[in-house]
Amino acid sequence: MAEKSVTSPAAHTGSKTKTKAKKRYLRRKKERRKVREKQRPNVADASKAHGADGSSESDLEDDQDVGDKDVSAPIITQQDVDPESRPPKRRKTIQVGLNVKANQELERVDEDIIMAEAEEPAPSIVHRTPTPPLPIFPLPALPNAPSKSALAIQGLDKALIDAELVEPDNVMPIPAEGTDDGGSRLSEKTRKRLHESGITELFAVQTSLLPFLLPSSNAQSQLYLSHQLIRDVCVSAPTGSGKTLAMVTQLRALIVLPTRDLVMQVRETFEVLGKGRGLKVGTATGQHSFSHEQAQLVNDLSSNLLGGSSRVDVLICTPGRLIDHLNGTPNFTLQHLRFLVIDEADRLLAQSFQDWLAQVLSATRASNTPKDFFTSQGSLNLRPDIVAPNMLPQLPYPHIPTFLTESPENSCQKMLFSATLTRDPGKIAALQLREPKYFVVQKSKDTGDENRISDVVMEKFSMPSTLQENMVVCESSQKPLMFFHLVFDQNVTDALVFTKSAESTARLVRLFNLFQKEQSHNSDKPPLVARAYSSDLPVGERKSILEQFRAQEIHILICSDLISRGIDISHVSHVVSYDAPIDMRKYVHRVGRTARAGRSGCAWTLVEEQEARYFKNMLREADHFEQVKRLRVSDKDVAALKPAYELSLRQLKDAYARS
Ligand SMILES: Nc1ncnc2c1ncn2[C@@H]1O[C@H](COP(=O)(O)OP(=O)(O)OP(=O)(O)O)[C@@H](O)[C@H]1O
Repeated sequence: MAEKSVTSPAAHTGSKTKTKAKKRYLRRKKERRKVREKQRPNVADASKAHGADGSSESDLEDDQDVGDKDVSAPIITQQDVDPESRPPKRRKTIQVGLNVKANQELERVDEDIIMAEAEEPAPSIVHRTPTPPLPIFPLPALPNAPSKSALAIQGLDKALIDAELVEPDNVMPIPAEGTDDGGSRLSEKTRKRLHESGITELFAVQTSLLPFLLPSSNAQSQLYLSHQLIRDVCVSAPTGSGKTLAMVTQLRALIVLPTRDLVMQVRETFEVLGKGRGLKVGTATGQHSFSHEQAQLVNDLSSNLLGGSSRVDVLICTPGRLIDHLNGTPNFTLQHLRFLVIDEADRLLAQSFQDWLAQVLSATRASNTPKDFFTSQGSLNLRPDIVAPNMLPQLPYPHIPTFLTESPENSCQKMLFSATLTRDPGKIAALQLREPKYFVVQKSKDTGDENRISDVVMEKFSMPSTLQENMVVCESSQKPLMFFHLVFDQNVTDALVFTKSAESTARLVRLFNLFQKEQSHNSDKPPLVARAYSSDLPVGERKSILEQFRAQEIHILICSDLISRGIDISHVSHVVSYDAPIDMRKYVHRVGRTARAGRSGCAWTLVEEQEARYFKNMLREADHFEQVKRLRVSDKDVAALKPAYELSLRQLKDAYARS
């Protein structure tokens, strides 16, 4: 049997069949061992020969053939300490299943190993360093996605991240005249005027902004702050929070607003507060003829004066008309501008109007065209005393002996206001703001400041706390009926009702009047007055309608989005979005026409069934879904109004068919 012919090399080496060469070899080996033993001084020396830790490559080989080691020296190996770490013995592994021939081969290999070992000095103490465990790397895994708010502030303008966050209830009493200004920096005259108008405390936006804008000493109230950096200002505060009063102007101011109605409203505020201060306030909206406005704005239309010749200290205007005057009115100049105020800034910056902003900014800077300094006849064309200091270095007088020649800075301070201030970096960059300081009036949540800023950036707008919001989802054919239900069953009057266009405004007013006539048979209440207000009406008529509404002679003003921004009518107790707004900004401005200056107010949005998903998503994205109450109006609720409604609908159809 093959197994019988297999013998272990150990047995083989001890058998009588040893070859002569082998015997010779073993004899020599014995002799060498004896010589070595004599030479080996002691164990410690041997240890030294193998380094401090006692390990060497030969150690490993020794381990593999312990049986051949000199037993006279004490041998301590790592395996002795930890037998489990001992590598398998090569010899045993090789033995298994080998035939004789293989054995002979193996024997030769063995002998080679033994001879090699014989030449190596045998270590007596072996310290084996355990192989350090391989480092364990974590399994690959997707990193946690950054939060929405963390993403929102990525790459944001540092000025916005550093915004001053103002609590909406941070109010401050306005001290009466004759006392200290209480830190408000308001003059005695202004405090008196404010008290006379019933304003006895400053709202949050005013409490923060006024001390920032108003000089603390007379030294700072000079017209041109040549060497002092003026920081621009961006204000984001809810609707009706008093941003207009925070726009205190001194010296020369230009206030740009998106509509004529807002221009008129701001003018009224200036007239009330500026009374007795000698400030001349002008407006330019296109409401009057161009030549009429020119005569109001400048003293001299015939000559061309580099310093300009203004008749007003403050100009309140729409951007289109402003550009008309910049291009077409001689001596109309913005070089002396100290304040540039852009109200409803997000809307104005979104409109190009002949690139109005670039033209306005360039008009506040020095001209680079020296030819402007000369008349067409070649004579010098300026009165240097009235040229703005920042324009002086451009003059062909290199040696004007004045400190103003020390490269004065442009002293125009820009101020942006809106309840929905733009976060579009491209638009902000176009304004070339100088170290802008942001003020953000927003209710704090428990989540910390970073989240408040990201809320602003993510257009999660802050609403007046006194506003109650509702939505009614209905079929589109039932929408007028739902509106009548609000007015006649829920007493929604003193209301602004927003539709999507001038045309639907006119149509709804007609239907309302027809319905009310039919309904009056069933009611003894005095009729409500409803009127339409849209860009379809002439300016004069619009003005008169707004006055009647302010005087509460009109109870329901059905309007387009023309007056969805900025208009301040204190008694508006309801806002109805008859057509749902298409974006959150529009929603914020519409509902903000009520619940102003701390008063309570109610907003209603009628949402057609097919729009409901979009509208709800819009609210959800702005984190505002929970604040809007969903109301159900059943057939039973409107049953009493239905006959009059159906009749008035038929009448309207006939009326349109006839016209
Ligand atoms: N400190 C105050 N105390 C009492 N009423 C104030 C105060 N400041 C402003 N108001 C009144 O609050 C109302 C709203 O102010 P304002 O029109 O300035 O709001 P706004 O922030 O500009 O709103 P919007 O974003 O809608 O234009 C105005 O009628 C104004 O007279």
